[in-house]
Amino acid sequence: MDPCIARELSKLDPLPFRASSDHLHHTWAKTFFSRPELYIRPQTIPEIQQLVTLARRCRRRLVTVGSGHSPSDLTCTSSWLVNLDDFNRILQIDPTTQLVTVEAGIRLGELGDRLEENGLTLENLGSIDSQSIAGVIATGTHGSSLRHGLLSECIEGLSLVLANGQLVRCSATNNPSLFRAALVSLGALGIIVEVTFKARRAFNIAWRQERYSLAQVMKEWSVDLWTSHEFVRVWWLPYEKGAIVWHADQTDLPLRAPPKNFYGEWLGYHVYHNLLALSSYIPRILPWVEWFVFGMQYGFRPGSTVIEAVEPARAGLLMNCLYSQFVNEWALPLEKGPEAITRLSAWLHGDTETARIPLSSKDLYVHCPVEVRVSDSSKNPNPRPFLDPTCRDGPTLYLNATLYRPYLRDPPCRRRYYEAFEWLMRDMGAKPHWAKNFTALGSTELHGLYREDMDEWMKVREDVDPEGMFLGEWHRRNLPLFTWGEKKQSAGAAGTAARSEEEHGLLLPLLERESELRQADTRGAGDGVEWIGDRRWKNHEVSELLVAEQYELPPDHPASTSSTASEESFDLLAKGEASIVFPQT
Ligand SMILES: Cc1cc2nc3c(=O)[nH]c(=O)nc-3n(C[C@H](O)[C@H](O)[C@H](O)COP(=O)(O)OP(=O)(O)OC[C@H]3O[C@@H](n4cnc5c(N)ncnc54)[C@H](O)[C@@H]3O)c2cc1C
Ligand SMILES: O=C1O[C@H](CO)C(O)=C1O
Repeated sequence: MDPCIARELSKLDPLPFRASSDHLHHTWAKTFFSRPELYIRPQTIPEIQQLVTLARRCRRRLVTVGSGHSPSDLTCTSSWLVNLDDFNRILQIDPTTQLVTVEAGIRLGELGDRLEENGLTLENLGSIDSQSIAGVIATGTHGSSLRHGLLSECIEGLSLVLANGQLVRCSATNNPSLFRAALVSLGALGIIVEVTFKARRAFNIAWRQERYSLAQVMKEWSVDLWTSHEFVRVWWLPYEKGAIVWHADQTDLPLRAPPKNFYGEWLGYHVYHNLLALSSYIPRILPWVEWFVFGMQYGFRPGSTVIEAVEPARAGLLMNCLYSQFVNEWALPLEKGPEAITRLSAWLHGDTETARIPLSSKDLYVHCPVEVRVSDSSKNPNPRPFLDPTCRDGPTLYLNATLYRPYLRDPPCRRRYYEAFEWLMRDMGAKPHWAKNFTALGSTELHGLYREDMDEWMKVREDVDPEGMFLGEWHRRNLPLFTWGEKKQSAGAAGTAARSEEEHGLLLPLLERESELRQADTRGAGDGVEWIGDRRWKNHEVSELLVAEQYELPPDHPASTSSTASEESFDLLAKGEASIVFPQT
C-alpha cells in the first residue's frame, strides 16, 4: 500500500477499511475495463465516512459503482472504486404508508424480493432489475409508461456522504436544491448511502405482445398506442418496416406463464448470437437476420402470433437483454416520434431526401431493434431533478439504438450508424440518456440543452465537492466544469483562463483525467477498452500546494494543508446552505 495511505489510515479511528488492490472493474457489457488502485466495500456509514476522509487526505478521486450497468466509462477509475454491495439492508418498511428506507447498495431484484414479502413492489421498472437503487437514480433510469416518469420519481428522501465525510439528508422540503441535484447525480455529488421511497401495493400485470407493421404503429401513434395501457413498449424492426408492440395493465386475473416455444429461449438465443457474429463479416445478411429471428419468435406477419401472460409486475415488466451491447438512447417530445422514425428509416433505406441526414448509409447494415419507449414526468408533483432529460411540459419519447457486441466484438456499423443517429437526435433537439454510449455532444452543447438547470446542478455540485473528488474524465467531457459561473466570468468568453488553470490542476485538483485508452489485455475482454486515469496523486506534495493556492490561504495558515482546509470549510457547509466558507486568519 502507498505509504501515504498507511500513514493517514493510522491517524483515523480503528474502523475496518475493506479494501483490495487487485480488482479488475468492467461494465456489465464489458465495453470498458479499469484497474482501481483500491476497491473498497464498506459495510457501515462510519466506514464510508472514514474512507472519504482518507481519500481526501491522500488526494484520491472516489468513484462509486453500483452494478456497473452503465455501458460508458462513467464508472472507470485508476483511483479508488467504492462499491456498496455489502451496504444493502432494508432499514424500514411501513406497509401502511408504503414508505421504505434502504441502504443504497441494494439491487432492485433483491429489493423486489423483500418488498414482496411485505405485499409491496416498485411502481415501475426498466428492462432489468440488476441495478443498484443508487445507480438507477444517478443516471435517470426509466421504464416505458406514460403514467410514470423516471424510476426515481418515487424517491422521498436521500442521505449522502459528502467529500468532507459528513452525512447530509435531503428531500423536497429539506435542502431541496441538493435533493434535485442528487436525483440525477451522475455519481458526482458524493456517496448516496440511504434512500427513502414510496412503494406500491404488489400487483400483477396481464401483458400481450404482437407484431405490428410500422404503418400501423404510426397510425395509432397519436391515437391510443401509448395511452390505452399502463405500460407500453415498442421494438422497431427497421428493415422489416415492422414492430413488436408489448403492453401491460394491472389485473386480478390468475397468474399464467408465457407460452413455451421450441425456438424461444435457448435455441433462439444461440442462433441469434451466431448470426450476429456472422454479420460482422457479412453485414448485408442483417436484414435477413431481422426477418428470420423476429419471425421465428413473434410470427412473420402482423397479428399472426399473439403472446400473452399474467405475471407479478416485478417479473413481467422485465425483458431478456441478451448479449453485450452498445446502447445509444435519447429523449425527445413524444409528438416528434413519427418524424424521427420516418427520417431514420429513410436513411437506413437510402432515401436521403426524406432522411435529411448529411451522412451516407451506403452499404451500411445495422442491428435491431430500435427500442421505442415513453415516460411522462410532467405531472409528477415531486421536485424535478435538475438533470432530468425528459420533457418538462409533456410526454417523452425515448429512442434507443441498440447494437449488440456478439462474443464481445464491436460491430463494424457502429461509428457510422451512431454518427447518423446522433446527428438526427441533435437535429431534433433530443437529450441523451446519461448512462449510455453517446459521443457527439460536448459540454457546451449539453449545457445548451439544460441551461439554468445545469447551472443550478453545477452550483450545488461545486458547493458539496469543491475539489472534484467525485469527478472524472466522463464529467469533464460532458459538463462545463471549467467554463461556467464565476470561472467563466474570470476567464473571459472563451474560457481560456479557466482551461489553463485546469491544465495546472488549480481548479478541481482531485478530478481524474484520462491518460490512456487502450485495448483491454485481459483474457476474454474481446474488443473492450481499458481506461487508465492520470494518477495525479503521485505528485502528492504538489497537489497539496495547489490546494492551498486555490483557496488563497497563506502558506503558513493552519488550514493551508489540503485536509484541514477541506474539513473546516465542510463543517460549515454541511450545517448551512451550501456555500463554501473558509476559516478566518
Ligand atoms: C442490460 C441493461 C438494461 C438496461 N435497461 C435500462 C432501462 O430499461 N431503462 C433505463 O433507463 N436504463 C437502462 N439501463 C441503464 C441502467 O439502468 C443505468 O446504467 C443504471 O445507472 C445502472 O445502475 P448501476 O447500479 O449499474 O449503476 P452504475 O452503472 O454502476 O453507476 C451509474 C452511476 O451511478 C453512480 N452511483 C452508483 N451508486 C452510487 C452511490 N451509492 N452513490 C452515488 N452515486 C452512485 C455511479 O458513480 C455512476 O455515476 C440498462 C442497462 C443495461 C446494461
Ligand atoms: O440499456 C438498455 O439495454 C436494454 C436493451 O437491450 C434496455 O432496454 C436498455 O435501456
